Amino acid sequence: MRLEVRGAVCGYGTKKVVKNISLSIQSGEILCLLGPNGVGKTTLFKSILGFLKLLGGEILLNGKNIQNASKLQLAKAVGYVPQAHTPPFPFTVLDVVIMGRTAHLGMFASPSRTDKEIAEHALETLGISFLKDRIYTEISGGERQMVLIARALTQQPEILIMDEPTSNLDFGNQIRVLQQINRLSQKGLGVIMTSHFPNHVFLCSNKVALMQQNHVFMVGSVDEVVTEENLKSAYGIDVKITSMLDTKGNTVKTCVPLIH
Ligand SMILES: Nc1ncnc2c1ncn2[C@@H]1O[C@H](COP(=O)(O)OP(=O)(O)OP(=O)(O)O)[C@@H](O)[C@H]1O
Repeated sequence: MRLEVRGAVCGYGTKKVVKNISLSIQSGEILCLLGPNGVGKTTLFKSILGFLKLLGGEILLNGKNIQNASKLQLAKAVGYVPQAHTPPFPFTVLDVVIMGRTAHLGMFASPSRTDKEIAEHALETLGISFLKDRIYTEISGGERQMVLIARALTQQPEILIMDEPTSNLDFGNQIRVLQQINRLSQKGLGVIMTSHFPNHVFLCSNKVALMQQNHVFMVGSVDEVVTEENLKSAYGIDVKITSMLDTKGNTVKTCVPLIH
């Protein structure tokens, strides 16, 4: 599966929030979208998901314009993991995960045994089967984030869009979620995610897109895009990028913000 955004202009009504966005992602790739608050990352996601009508350009799935796809077809191909939230009703974790099957159910149909098995398999894949009978409103923010990823996996999408999948997570859970994202991409899933931490790009991305004010947009490899100069331009702070060897002798890059 290949998702391609060509010259997209996205926004609300006549208000253009982002302009001339072009990027592509295919199965097994992880693209991380970086950029300061309010620059338009979520707006771009809403457009890719078909929630917002494009103001210009086009978005193609396997070469076909998504504007010609039904919401159902789009939901089957592209999954979405929103930021963790607390729903008003105390569903069990398994019920929340089964909700990911909605796109596959007929109107008024109840989830089948197969839908339940798919949901249980998603919980297993993420190593959180032990949460299955817990009440979603009573688990931690990190656990909720994992449950939302499981819910998106039951949709069996080929591309997964994740809006700040590590927000609200502690240091350890952030890295565990990134590890899961790496594993999912190794199994063939294409992932587009946002993060507010450039270091996350070094841990789990093949490609990076950097959105800046005044419609400046760049996309490329991690080394091309995540540079001291580009981070200073995007976030307005001085940053040093250094390299070190991990325990296996692999080079790992890290980005350190400087305070004057
Ligand atoms: N429903 C809406 N109607 C009009 N303008 C909106 C709407 N939602 C967001 N915006 C505006 O669009 C711009 C981009 O917002 P968006 O949420 O896409 O940014 P973001 O990069 O995801 O930010 P953050 O990193 O803070 O989550 C902002 O100026 C915001 O005020």
